[in-house]
Amino acid sequence: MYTLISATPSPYARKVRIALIEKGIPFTLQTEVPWHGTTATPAYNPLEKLPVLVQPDGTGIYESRFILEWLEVKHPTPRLLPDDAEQILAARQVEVIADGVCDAVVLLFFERLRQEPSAEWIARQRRKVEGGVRALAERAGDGFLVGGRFGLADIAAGTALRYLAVRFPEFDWAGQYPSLAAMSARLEARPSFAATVPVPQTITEKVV
Ligand SMILES: N[C@@H](CCC(=O)N[C@@H](CS(=O)(=O)O)C(=O)NCC(=O)O)C(=O)O
Repeated sequence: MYTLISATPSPYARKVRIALIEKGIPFTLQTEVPWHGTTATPAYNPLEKLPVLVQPDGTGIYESRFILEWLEVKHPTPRLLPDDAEQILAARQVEVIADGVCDAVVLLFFERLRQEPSAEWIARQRRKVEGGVRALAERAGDGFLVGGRFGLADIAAGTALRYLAVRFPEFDWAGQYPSLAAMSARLEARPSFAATVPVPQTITEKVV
């Protein structure tokens, strides 16, 4: 059986958890604080990040986008990518935007932990979050994001949006983009989303 090394707030790990549940793949969840010295990530990932999908033989698959690609190859049904090549590219573009929003939120979060946070750096990350959410809003309609069925784009966009509530609650994206808020609510109603709602974690070791 697979083991997924995860963290309670992680949007990247949530993408993988949702994909595993949607595909009906059993797995053991190993929840960690990747910022603590006790994390297992270095044993599987030279980049020392989670999520890591640990195979029964102990091999670690890492980087959420690659884990999702790997799952699509190893467990192709139900398919989480569109059938059409252009639509696959569109879904991956959404994942790039969604992951980029999460990346900026992580940088924002840790900048705020510094003794003297840089206002310029925070402003730069906020712009990236706001720009990325705007790009998602431009794609949101009254159904799934790409190809008329649930898939990678919805997983990536949905996890990024819900992550904002955990780490960047002052950004009222739902009020600014009602279509995006409605899409998020539809996705969060899915059992795979309901089973993986992100919550903050307490980091007790000095990180920055
Ligand atoms: N691009 C990576 C990002 C993963 C990532 O940043 N993980 C964080 C945890 S979380 O932000 O997702 O909660 C981590 O392990 N950070 C530890 C470190 O960067 O040393 C992915 O998509 O998997």
